[in-house]
Amino acid sequence: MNNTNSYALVFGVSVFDICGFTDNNYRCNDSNPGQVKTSFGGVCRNIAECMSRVGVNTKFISILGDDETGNRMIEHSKLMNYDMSDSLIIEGGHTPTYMAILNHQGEMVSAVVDMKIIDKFTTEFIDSKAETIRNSEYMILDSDRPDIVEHILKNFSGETKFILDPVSAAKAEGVKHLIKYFHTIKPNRYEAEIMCGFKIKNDEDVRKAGKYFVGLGIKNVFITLDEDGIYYNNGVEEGKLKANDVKVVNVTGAGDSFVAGIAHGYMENISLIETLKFAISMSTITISTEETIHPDMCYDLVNKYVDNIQWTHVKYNK
Ligand SMILES: Nc1ncnc2c1ncn2[C@@H]1O[C@H](COP(=O)(O)OP(=O)(O)OP(=O)(O)O)[C@@H](O)[C@H]1O
Ligand SMILES: O=c1[nH]cc([C@@H]2O[C@H](CO)[C@@H](O)[C@H]2O)c(=O)[nH]1
Repeated sequence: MNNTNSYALVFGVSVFDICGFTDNNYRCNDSNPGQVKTSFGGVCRNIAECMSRVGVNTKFISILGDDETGNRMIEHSKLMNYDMSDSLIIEGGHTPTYMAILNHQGEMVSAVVDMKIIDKFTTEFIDSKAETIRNSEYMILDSDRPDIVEHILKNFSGETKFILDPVSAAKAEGVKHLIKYFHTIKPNRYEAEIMCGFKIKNDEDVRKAGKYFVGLGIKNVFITLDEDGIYYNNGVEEGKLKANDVKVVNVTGAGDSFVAGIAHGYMENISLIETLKFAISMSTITISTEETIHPDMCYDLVNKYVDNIQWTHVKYNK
């Protein structure tokens, strides 16, 4: 890192993922032959682990039960070198679980998430972490607890730069009135629709959404577009960038690793396009494996992908 003391902070949930991969054509209302894999997940935990794996000095404030899964996650964070020491451990609490079914193309067909424990986050807890928040270069948030997000944004505005991963369209609804406080947002197409209030069906719509978000004062807008890559707009540079010939095994975690790549680019002060190539490469690596995070994810592997990928870049500005 440029400055070994500077860090990026992630705040949000840690989840135990159970992913079922169907062998062949998925049939609903039936038991599908396939494989079941477990891994540590959670949008924010995934972001924190991926950031640390590519060398970002990372702190992660999360919430866990004092159950076996929670303890294993804390131990794992030490191995992966991100700092969870500010996290809230709930006595008798149940660490969140996510159960997803993926079709033979690696696309999620349905999922259930059990994360009742997040009700235990309080504004008092947040205030007790004020120094950690104030001293961060960036703070990455999801939208699981809109009331807590609002408290953080309004009380620490101007003291760090906020990055939003909305997690899902349903959850994006709860934070859409707050997006002007963010330095960066990373919605997918459906989350962006909720936050801008109109349908995004084509490139013209995505550009209209980008313009709308930039008009609110958001510095960097990144809209993820699945196999079409990413739309970006920072008010000066605008375009679409995508990786070609991507192998898809499991899309779980694609957006999370993208955010980690963005945080890496920001912390290293690299250009917007280099940052995006790094971030998309991280997504490309993520979706090439069954696990939520590729077991070999690291800085050198990402750079190999950056160099070897065939990129398609459409620039809208001159
Ligand atoms: N089917 C795919 N083919 C090629 N690249 C993909 C595919 N799915 C995702 N990606 C890559 O991963 C990035 C993020 O994926 P996606 O658009 O699914 O984000 P997301 O919906 O925010 O992710 P998540 O489901 O993890 O929240 C995309 O911008 C793209 O670069
Ligand atoms: O509501 C949620 N659903 C799913 C997840 C997590 O998303 C990850 C993939 O992006 C996956 O690891 C799951 O735990 C979450 O954190 N919150």
